Amino acid sequence: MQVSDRHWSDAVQDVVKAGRRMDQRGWVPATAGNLSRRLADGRIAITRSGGHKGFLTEQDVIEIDPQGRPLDASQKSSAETLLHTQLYAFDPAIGAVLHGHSVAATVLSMMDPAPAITLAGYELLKVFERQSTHETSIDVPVFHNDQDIARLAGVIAPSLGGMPAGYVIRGHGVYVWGRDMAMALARLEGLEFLLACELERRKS
Ligand SMILES: CSC[C@@H](O)[C@@H](O)C(=O)COP(=O)(O)O
Ligand SMILES: [Zn+2]
Repeated sequence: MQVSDRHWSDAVQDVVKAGRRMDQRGWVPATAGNLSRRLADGRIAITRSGGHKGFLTEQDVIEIDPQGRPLDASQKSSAETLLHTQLYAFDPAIGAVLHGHSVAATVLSMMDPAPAITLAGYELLKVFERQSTHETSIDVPVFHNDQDIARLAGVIAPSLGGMPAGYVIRGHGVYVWGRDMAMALARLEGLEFLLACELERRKS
């Protein structure tokens, strides 16, 4: 990054602010979660591995290439970098990717062994692309957790085309994306709200 690179600084600020927002909502406990933003020129700003995502500084956001290699080899990007670069490679329109560990995503995905969480009848489904009514349903795929991220990415890959609301990793958290950070945050907020509703509904 060049010192006076405004586009880079804007991307870093997007990541720092989104981390704070996710922390305020309780979605990035301890050192959980990771966030990234792709610039128009293709550079990717992503969180450094470890550290609290609610207290990010500019130095905690580092540059990687589309293959996920840090520009500065001495820096370690998120352990789940590949899940971000996989999405960017899949769809050139994606400009931001968010990953959080909410209670709702964690508990719901462990309560039910089904390969997807079905969200139906909710007004807020309209936050997702191509949804114009509550009279619909969306399947949020649930993938088994795996510490081998390359293997996990391989399992996720065939489903990438059909996930309007993102996906859940069982007992772990959600991945959500959007054309920019505002859109990714709106979708994350929508999905988390619906997962929380679904958890309440299934408990009662
Ligand atoms: C606190 S354990 C969470 C990690 O294993 C991982 O899932 C995570 O979300 C954060 O990893 P990170 O390498 O900081 O991006
Ligand atoms: Zn995680």
